[in-house]
Amino acid sequence: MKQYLDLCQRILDEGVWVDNERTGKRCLTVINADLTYNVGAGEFPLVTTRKSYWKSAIAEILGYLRGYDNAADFRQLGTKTWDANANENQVWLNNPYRKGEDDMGLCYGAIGRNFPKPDGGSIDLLKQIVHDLKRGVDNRGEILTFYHPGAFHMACLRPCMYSHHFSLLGETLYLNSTQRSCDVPLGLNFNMVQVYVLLALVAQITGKKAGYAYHKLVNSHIYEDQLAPMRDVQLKREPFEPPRLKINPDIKTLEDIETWVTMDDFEVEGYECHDAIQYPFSV
Ligand SMILES: Nc1nc(=O)c2c([nH]1)NC[C@@H]1CN(c3ccc(C(=O)N[C@@H](CCC(=O)O)C(=O)O)cc3)CN21
Ligand SMILES: O=c1ccn([C@H]2C[C@H](O)[C@@H](COP(=O)(O)O)O2)c(=O)[nH]1
Repeated sequence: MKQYLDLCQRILDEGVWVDNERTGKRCLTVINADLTYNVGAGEFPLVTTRKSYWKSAIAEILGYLRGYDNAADFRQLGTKTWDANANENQVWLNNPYRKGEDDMGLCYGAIGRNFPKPDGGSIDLLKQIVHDLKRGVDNRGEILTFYHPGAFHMACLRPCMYSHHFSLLGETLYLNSTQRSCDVPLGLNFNMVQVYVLLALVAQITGKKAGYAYHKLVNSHIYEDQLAPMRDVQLKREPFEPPRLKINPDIKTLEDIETWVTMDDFEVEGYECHDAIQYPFSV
């Protein structure tokens, strides 16, 4: 939590105003931040200085792992966070590749679970990684990437947290996740939870011990209309002790994740937080 608040404060202190063409808004921006989560010790990075919708965050990452490309599937899992990008951005609504209501196009898991090969066919990156890690193999390239510039014109948005690189040291599993663009008041709240859960879940289904997750942010920003509540409300609050996340131990395989897992398989214990803050969302 301290890492998060320090980054917010750093943006206020050192941030530079940058115009963003896609959203038509200005963002106070810093470049490069590194966050670390001790997943092995159960240090769940849930924001406590406002109410954080952790179920929504976990539903998102679960949808990516399943390869979903449709906001309706995300809603069924428990999050509405893709509704606006799928249905309210005029550039995407005009895109001939959009397959209709709720379609997100070729992004996130739709790429990572079905990565197109130049010589034909595709690769399921996640399946390959899980297969390797389960046998104790780390080929130094166990990378789940959602980044495919050749598909950007067929998606509602480019992936923000676009690469997840797993590593084994003995029986301990590590994760390095990279994010190119970060909406600190809204997106990062979710992304910290997602990096933690991704390492915890993949460790669980491969029979490894979770170690550290390292989360790199390249462009971190606060949109101009989010600045006042961040500066005058959220950063004035004292954080509470972090809560704990419990994951159903019956989740044992990738197939479990793909088929029966729901938000009921996740529980947060001891979550004490300040009141909700509604930050404006830029589509
Ligand atoms: N501008 C922008 N910021 C983002 O963080 C973001 C995007 N766009 N587009 C793609 C996804 C969608 N994500 C989202 C979308 C909405 C919320 C949001 O509205 N959060 C509220 C309420 C959440 C809820 O009720 O479930 C929050 O207070 O956290 C968060 C992340 C993260 N991503
Ligand atoms: O997981 C996510 C997804 C999106 N974001 C934010 C970062 C930016 O504010 C927008 C994406 O806009 P681009 O113009 O494509 O950079 O969404 C996030 O923080 N986390």
